[in-house]
Amino acid sequence: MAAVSIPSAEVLLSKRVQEMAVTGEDPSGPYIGRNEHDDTEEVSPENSPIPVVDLGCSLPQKPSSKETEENLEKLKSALSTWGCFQAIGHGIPRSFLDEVRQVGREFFQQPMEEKNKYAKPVTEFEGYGADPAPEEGEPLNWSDRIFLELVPEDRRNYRLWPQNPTSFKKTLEKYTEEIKRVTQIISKSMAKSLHLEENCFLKQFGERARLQGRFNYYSPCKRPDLVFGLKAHSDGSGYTILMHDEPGLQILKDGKWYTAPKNPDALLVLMADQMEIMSNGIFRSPVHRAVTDSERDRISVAVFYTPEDGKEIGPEEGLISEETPRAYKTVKDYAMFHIGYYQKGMRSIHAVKV
Ligand SMILES: O=C(O)CCC(=O)C(=O)O
Ligand SMILES: [Fe+2]
Repeated sequence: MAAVSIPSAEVLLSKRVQEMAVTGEDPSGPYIGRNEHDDTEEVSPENSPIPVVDLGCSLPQKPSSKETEENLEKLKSALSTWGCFQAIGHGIPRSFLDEVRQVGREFFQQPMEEKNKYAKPVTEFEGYGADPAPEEGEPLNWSDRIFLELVPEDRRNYRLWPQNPTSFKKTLEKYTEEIKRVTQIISKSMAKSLHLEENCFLKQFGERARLQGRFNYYSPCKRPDLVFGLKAHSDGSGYTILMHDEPGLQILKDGKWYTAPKNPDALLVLMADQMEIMSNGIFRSPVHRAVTDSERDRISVAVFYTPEDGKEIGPEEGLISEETPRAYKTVKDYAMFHIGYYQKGMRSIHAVKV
């Protein structure tokens, strides 16, 4: 009897998960990444204790007050325990966040023929499709995504930016401006929360710091117990600003997976490995993953904020002392290094510890 051959990851990745979901295919082969024996506790979004921090208290024009001090303390505590927080008071109206989520949804709702105008080769990163094939044995994600360079503007590849929906380009350009403004507030607030000079992180990120956008589309899956929408990882950026329209993101803390709530007004700010390095390990880069649902689809929009290419970054000098010695080496182009480890299902942060 001929053996049943499982298509290779490359073959599978040339087809979109959304197509498989529409035709009612069960996940198979390399998509099976979840183990039914994994009984790590999952905490539902209704009980989510992910801290909420009001960035409005840290706006540049606001004079320092007791309220600001308390808020900075809250920020530091959130980042050193959870490695993330739900940001409110960021100044982006909910109606505009809805618009960004909506153009993302409308893009994925279009026929394959339209979306494929922005398709990338399997091995590339930028464009519409799936991430490049991981190392053998690593699961594939039950999701499709479109990944686009946003800042510096001269890195934008507009040929890969959807022309439909027609408002996609304008909406994403405006969202990029808003996120750029928010990264200034967050980077300064984080520095102040550690009693450092407020521009120190911005200086490390550099003048040509990067913003990259990733719209993730999670199709429903008949067997959510067998797949991950996005397998467990930490991000290789400095930090990531994320929003979504349904629960599905889970953050690992103290051995439990906490599901982030829907919170349509909030931006979820997740520390990534390079902020863990710059903060000398005070801030945590949390492991997170996305799970799927048997009925519901989901959109998430992640913007990765990353130090400029070729720039050395490392722990802030002001955080190094005899009691708190340097914990990480100086690194350069860490995000690239991180991808290699991600493809093997490993964390790269351990490789840069002193
Ligand atoms: O969909 C999500 O909520 C998670 C996305 C994510 O972790 C990523 O794009 O790196
Ligand atoms: Fe992530």
